[in-house]
Amino acid sequence: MIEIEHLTKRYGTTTVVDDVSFEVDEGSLTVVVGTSGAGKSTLLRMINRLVEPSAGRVLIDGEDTRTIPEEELRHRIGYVIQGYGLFPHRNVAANIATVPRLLGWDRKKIAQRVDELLDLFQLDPAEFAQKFPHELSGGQQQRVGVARALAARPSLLLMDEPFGALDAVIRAKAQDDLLAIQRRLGTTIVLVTHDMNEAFHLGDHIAVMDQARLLQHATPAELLMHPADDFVERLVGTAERPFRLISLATVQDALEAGEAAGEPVAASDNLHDALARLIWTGREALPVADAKGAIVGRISVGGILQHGRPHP
Ligand SMILES: Nc1ncnc2c1ncn2[C@@H]1O[C@H](COP(=O)(O)OP(=O)(O)OP(=O)(O)O)[C@@H](O)[C@H]1O
Repeated sequence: MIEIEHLTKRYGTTTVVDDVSFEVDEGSLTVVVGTSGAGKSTLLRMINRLVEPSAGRVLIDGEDTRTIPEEELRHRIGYVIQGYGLFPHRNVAANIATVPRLLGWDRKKIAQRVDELLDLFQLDPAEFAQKFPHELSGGQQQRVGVARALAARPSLLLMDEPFGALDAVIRAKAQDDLLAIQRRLGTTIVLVTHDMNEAFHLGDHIAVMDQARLLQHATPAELLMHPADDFVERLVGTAERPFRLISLATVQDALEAGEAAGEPVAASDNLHDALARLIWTGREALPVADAKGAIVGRISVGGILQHGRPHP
């Protein structure tokens, strides 16, 4: 668990992060959102002490980061930035191997780990290991950046606008890949973005910052139902609320008994995608299939609408 306690950063008389506290559960993903200049990046960099806090502290599994030597801290905390920061004169394998090498892993173990990560990120080792960053697409560079940050199995991964440079299609794929990898590896992640869609798609918790202060730290559903103030409400997007709410629930959550005609939707799909299918096919209801393809019931427009408004 990561405990952020009263973190504060001042530059001269200006406070850019003001008394921010929240906790990040093991294996969860917290998204920090807010307007430009709110202090998101500074907050993130205080977690791995790239920026030294003026006050407050960070505990990782109960251990105060000030008691951990900086070098060790950087090895234990992966860090991914926009632009990925890959070393241009090192090939993909050498880039991914950076921290394991610094930690003195033997060559065989490093080679195994590099291949394992390339596989995980769907980059064929035979094709990609020897390539240099300039020979990769933006999406491929992004994956190598994340693979490098995960190489030494860090207990925490910090990501600052990691998908900022990607176009919309690649970005959506990169977000889904990150969620899949996080589920598989159980990595604890803190990610900074100014994209609310990204925040709602990825976050188990969302921390909203404005003008150096943390306005609200809550689950996506809490943020939608009970925004702490007008600023949070506007940021969440009043008109978007029902659509964001139904994106958070799955077809399984609104499953009804009975039959329907048409192509089945998957029980694991979110209700937003299911509603889109219903509208597109002009149907009131569609059958629902489980992971094995067996029909388990149906989903209806009326059933979905129940999930798009506050519960009494
Ligand atoms: N080294 C520094 N010296 C002085 N001021 C700084 C320094 N680093 C950041 N700031 C100021 O702190 C404030 C917060 O910056 P920060 O980069 O943390 O914001 P942000 O929320 O990440 O913004 P963005 O979304 O635009 O990246 C800004 O006003 C910035 O100018």
